Amino acid sequence: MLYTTVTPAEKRERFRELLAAPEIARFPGAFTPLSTKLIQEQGFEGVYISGGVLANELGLPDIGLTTLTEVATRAGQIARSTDLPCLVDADTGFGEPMNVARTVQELEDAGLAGCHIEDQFNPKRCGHLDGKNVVDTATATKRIKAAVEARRDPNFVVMARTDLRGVDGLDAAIDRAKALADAGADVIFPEAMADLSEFERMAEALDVPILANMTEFGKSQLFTTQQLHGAGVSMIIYPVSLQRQALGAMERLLTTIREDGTQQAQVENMLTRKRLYELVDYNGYNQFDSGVFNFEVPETPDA
Ligand SMILES: C[C@](O)(C(=O)O)[C@H](CC(=O)O)C(=O)O
Ligand SMILES: [Mg+2]
Repeated sequence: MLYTTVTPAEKRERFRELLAAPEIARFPGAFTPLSTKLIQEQGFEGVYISGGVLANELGLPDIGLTTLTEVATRAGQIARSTDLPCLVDADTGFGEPMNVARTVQELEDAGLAGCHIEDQFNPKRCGHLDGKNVVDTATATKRIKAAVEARRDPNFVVMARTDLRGVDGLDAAIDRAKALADAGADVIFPEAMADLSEFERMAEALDVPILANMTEFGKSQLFTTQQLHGAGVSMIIYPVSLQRQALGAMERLLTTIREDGTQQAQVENMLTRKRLYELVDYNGYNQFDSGVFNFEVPETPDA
C-alpha cells in the first residue's frame, strides 16, 4: 500500500548482496511507477530506470536533453513504488565532475540504490548507435571519483559505463574499464559488447562485477541469463523492453479502434480492471476505510 516499506538504505544493502551473490541479478526497466509492481511480482531482483525511456516518455530523443531534476523526480517516484533496489541511468552525470557529485546526492535523496555514469559527452546518444563522442580517460575517471566521494551512503552503488567499445574497440574499452574501477567504480557497464566472448574478456580483466545491457535492436545479441552468467556477467538490464512492448500494444489498439470502430478485438490483450485493482492494492486500503473496496469487480466484463 501507499509506498514501499523498505528504506533506501535497506535497498542499497540488498543491491550490494545481489552484486556479491553467485547468481545473476535481472533488472527489467520500469517505465512507470506502476510497472514496478509487475516486475516485483514476477520475482525479478531489481528495477532499472532508463534514461532513454525517461526521455522518450517526455517525447524527447535520448540525446542528453533531460535535466537532473526531471530524472531524479521520476526515478524517485519509481523507486518509492517498489521494495526492490532501483538502478538509474544518470547519463553523463549532468555536467562537470562537480555536477556529478550533486547528481549522486540528489539520487541518494530520491531513494535510488545506485546509478551509472557514462563516458560520453553531450550531445550523447544511445550506446548501440554509431558515431558516439567519448571523453578521455582522465575526464571519465574524474567523474567517477567525484561520484564516489560525494555519496553519503557507502552502499550507494556507483557504476561506470564505458562506451569506448563502439569507438576504439574492445582492448581500449577494457583499459578504460580498469581505470574506471581503479577510480572507485563498484560495477562496470561495458556498453555495446559484440558477442559473449567480449563479455567474458571484460569480466576476466576486472575485479569488479559487470553488467550486460540486453536492449533490443542494438549491437548485442539477446543472450539468455544462463549464457551471460556463464560469461561472468553479474547483472542484466532490459532497459527499454517494457516501454517498447507497451507502445507496440498501444499502436495495435489504436489501429483496431480506427479500423473496427471498437476496441473489442483487443480487450482480451488488456490487463483487466480486476488485475489493475490488485496491482494498486485496493484491498489493502480497506485497512484505513472499509468503504474503499466493498464492491465486486467484474473479471472479464467485455470478453
Ligand atoms: C541503457 C540505455 O542507456 C538507456 O537509456 O536505457 C540505452 C538503451 C537503448 O537506447 O536501447 C543505451 O544507450 O543502451
Ligand atoms: Mg541511457
